[in-house]
Amino acid sequence: MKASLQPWLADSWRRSADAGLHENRPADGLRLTAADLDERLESRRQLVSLVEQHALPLFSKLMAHSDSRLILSDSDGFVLRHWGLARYSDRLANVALDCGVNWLEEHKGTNAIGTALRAGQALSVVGEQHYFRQHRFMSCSASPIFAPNGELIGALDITSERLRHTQQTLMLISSLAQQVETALLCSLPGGRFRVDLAASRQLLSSGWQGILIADDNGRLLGLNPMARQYLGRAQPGADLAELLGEDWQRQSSQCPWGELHLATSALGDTPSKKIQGAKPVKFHDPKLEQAWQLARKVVSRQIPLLIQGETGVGKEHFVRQLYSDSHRKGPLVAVNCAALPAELVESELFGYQAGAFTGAARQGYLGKIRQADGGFLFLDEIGELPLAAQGRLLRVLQEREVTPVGSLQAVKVDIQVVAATHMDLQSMVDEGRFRQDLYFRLNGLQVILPPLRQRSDRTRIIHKLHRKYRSQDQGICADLLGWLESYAWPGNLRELDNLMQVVCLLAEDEPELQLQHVPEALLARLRQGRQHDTGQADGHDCGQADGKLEQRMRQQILTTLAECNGNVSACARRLGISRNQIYRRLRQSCVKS
Ligand SMILES: Nc1ncnc2c1ncn2[C@@H]1O[C@H](COP(=O)(O)OP(=O)(O)OP(=O)(O)O)[C@@H](O)[C@H]1O
Repeated sequence: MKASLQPWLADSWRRSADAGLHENRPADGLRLTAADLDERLESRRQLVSLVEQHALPLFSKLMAHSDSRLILSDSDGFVLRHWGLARYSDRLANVALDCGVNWLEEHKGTNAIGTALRAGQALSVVGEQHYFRQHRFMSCSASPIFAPNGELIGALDITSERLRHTQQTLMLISSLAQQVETALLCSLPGGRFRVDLAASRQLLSSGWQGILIADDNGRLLGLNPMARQYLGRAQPGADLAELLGEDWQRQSSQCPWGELHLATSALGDTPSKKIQGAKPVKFHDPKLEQAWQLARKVVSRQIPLLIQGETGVGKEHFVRQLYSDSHRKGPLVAVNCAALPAELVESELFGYQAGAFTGAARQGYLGKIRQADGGFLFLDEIGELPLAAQGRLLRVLQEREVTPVGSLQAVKVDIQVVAATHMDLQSMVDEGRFRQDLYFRLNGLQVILPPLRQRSDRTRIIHKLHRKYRSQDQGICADLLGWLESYAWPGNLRELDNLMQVVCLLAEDEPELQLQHVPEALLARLRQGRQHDTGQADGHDCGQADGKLEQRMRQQILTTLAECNGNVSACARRLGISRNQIYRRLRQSCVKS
């Protein structure tokens, strides 16, 4: 290694040499037995699960098609899990970047995981910067993860073979680790309230806001580093009324700290319900506003609601807004029917009695339906519910009572049922794949949420999501705005949300978002949209522009499919939509797949 190294890198190389390591002769590694690895995984289950929920989706969106893997280690440097395309794991396994292997500097020399754990900061170790010669084909960026009490609990890392890491990769891994830390904070035992605070209202949901968690009595349980910057002297145990003023639950901007803006919500093991002061919901697309008003009426009478719409149009978001708007006091319990293992569907939904089957928990399990008592039961991807469970769900909806697995005793429940799907349930009924009686029962009212390309308020949404992620007062240049407006968004709001998150991160200190801030892979997708742009689509010339966007989207699917050599799964992953959606689109355009 040559001179002019950053101090942390020079220190790390010195430590590696002092540990007696030689760059040409990797020492024997330290690897856990399968049983020891299982034990470590078990005790860090929450961390693994929060990484899967809060870091993996964005990683997958941005990097899963590359030769990169997302790697989680514990604070002792043992790799716990890694995610990414399986075909890239082989070469990394050859250099022991594998579950159970220890990557502390004393075993592996300078490397992103071990050095980030040692230095306590996010850093990239690229190619030649690795101490061992055999590691120099990799680019790695890692960030330490800290628990709410400041304890170091692990490191999150992105490792790539050919992709050379830049400042952008470093910012991405820092942001992913930060999201995991926020999720840990929100999971603090006894946490009842979450207070977001920032110097301006726009910053409140930017991802860079301060966050405080308090218990039932308004006592501070934990806070993130940004909140510590705002409220220097705040310590766990402090009274929120003293810190922020008596009005802290009312989302007041008046507090002893001057200009701080607050947003308070209730926490639970289920999604939170805003306490008060939520603004009335208003959609600026006429079709959507009509759907909203109808849905509100139906929900106030406890009639089941069925929501249809393409992937990512905001079905779940819509349901959460309905729930916040409703007077129901119980929790909102969301069930993703597609993610339930077939053999567990019944016990997950209906609960079970103690000792009902081998492997059942000793104290029994309430089940999602009874957890939702007094609130909302949101059955997402209802089209994926196995037929056997459909029959039992029908009985629950008819009788309004549940019989847990292994019990003969029915229990009354009071639930508002909302189901959602991107599938055509009527066709599934015709094909015998979905019970007609359940379809009728769920379908008290059906609302269809329009895809983003058909919404007349596209431009407004682009600005709204920009405000959500920008960290300062920042505009969008006309060129980029034009590209965003005329793209067909096959992945709908989810795709736009992901893109904004990344672009805002990369243009954090810039006065304006520009095309140069869009990573090349995303830009290529937008460019494809432009190439097929045959006219204006500004959201006002509805019918004609919508037709063109539809056409463009089909074209985009065909182009991506060709790039993926006809592999529908790869194409779906790249576009962030389901395989079924691709087949449906291709059928609609009369293309034989
Ligand atoms: N009205 C909205 N304003 C801002 N962001 C939104 C809105 N609706 C949805 N989103 C964002 O778009 C993304 C997708 O939303 P959501 O999960 O509700 O879609 P969905 O239709 O339920 O998707 P799927 O069919 O895949 O389950 C989320 O990141 C959500 O925050």
